[in-house]
Amino acid sequence: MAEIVFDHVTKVFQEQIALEDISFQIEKGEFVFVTGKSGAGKSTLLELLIKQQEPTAGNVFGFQKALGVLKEKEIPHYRRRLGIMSPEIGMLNNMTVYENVALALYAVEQGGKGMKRKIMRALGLVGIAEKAYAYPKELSGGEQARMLLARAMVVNPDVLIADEPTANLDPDAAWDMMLLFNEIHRQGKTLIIATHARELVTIMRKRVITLVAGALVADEKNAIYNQKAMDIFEERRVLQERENKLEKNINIL
Ligand SMILES: Nc1ncnc2c1ncn2[C@@H]1O[C@H](COP(=O)(O)OP(=O)(O)OP(=O)(O)O)[C@@H](O)[C@H]1O
Repeated sequence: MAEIVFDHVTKVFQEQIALEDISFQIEKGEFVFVTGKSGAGKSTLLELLIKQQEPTAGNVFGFQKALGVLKEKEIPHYRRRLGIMSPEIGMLNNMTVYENVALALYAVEQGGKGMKRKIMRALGLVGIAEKAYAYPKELSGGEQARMLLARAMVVNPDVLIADEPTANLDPDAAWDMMLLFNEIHRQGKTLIIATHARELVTIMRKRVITLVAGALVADEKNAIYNQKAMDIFEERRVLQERENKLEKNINIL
């Protein structure tokens, strides 16, 4: 079985369909972009993967286990295998870079012995070891993003998950971030990156999963950014199809 599996996953918030009948598999060591315009369902997909949300229907599997049946005490062990880079896990401005990265180790109870080595290795990986004792506001935007990446990588995860990692970066810093992702990929990690940075996705030629209004409309290898995701007609088509299906179901009832 693949490392990550979404099997007919649907997520509905109140009346809002965030994801509809999504199925895909990600093998160990793959580099995958998840694209789609704002509201397409990218963050929801990542939240289901880290078990921050539960699917309304279908199953998500991580490392060959159905997340739906993980016991409460098994969840930290599962999450320990994921490195999460998300703007929602903000940085603490009154702590140094070193301390901010240390928080990720404390969160998975890996504080203590060997901690300094792990932190300096993660900061070295992203190229900001010399900033270890600086405060976030003394860093450039690109360096702050690298600090968030170091925090995701310090736990030595099997899978790196990033939600819009280049959102606030200038083009040079965004490109540097992609090169770092490539390096992490070269080290054998699995990467799942949600983004709407179309130029970067196009240059990287990785696997691209495209969401439109919560539907998976394309899943391509060595792909460029799929223009479909930005296409209003494609969105109308998905919504129309959904409406037709709904009407059919109502008629059956
Ligand atoms: N906690 C929630 N409660 C209610 N609705 C939600 C919630 N989370 C997401 N949604 C809705 O689900 C849909 C998908 O949202 P999601 O955040 O996954 O999209 P996205 O592709 O990540 O967008 P963005 O690029 O803007 O982050 C949207 O219509 C959103 O309003």
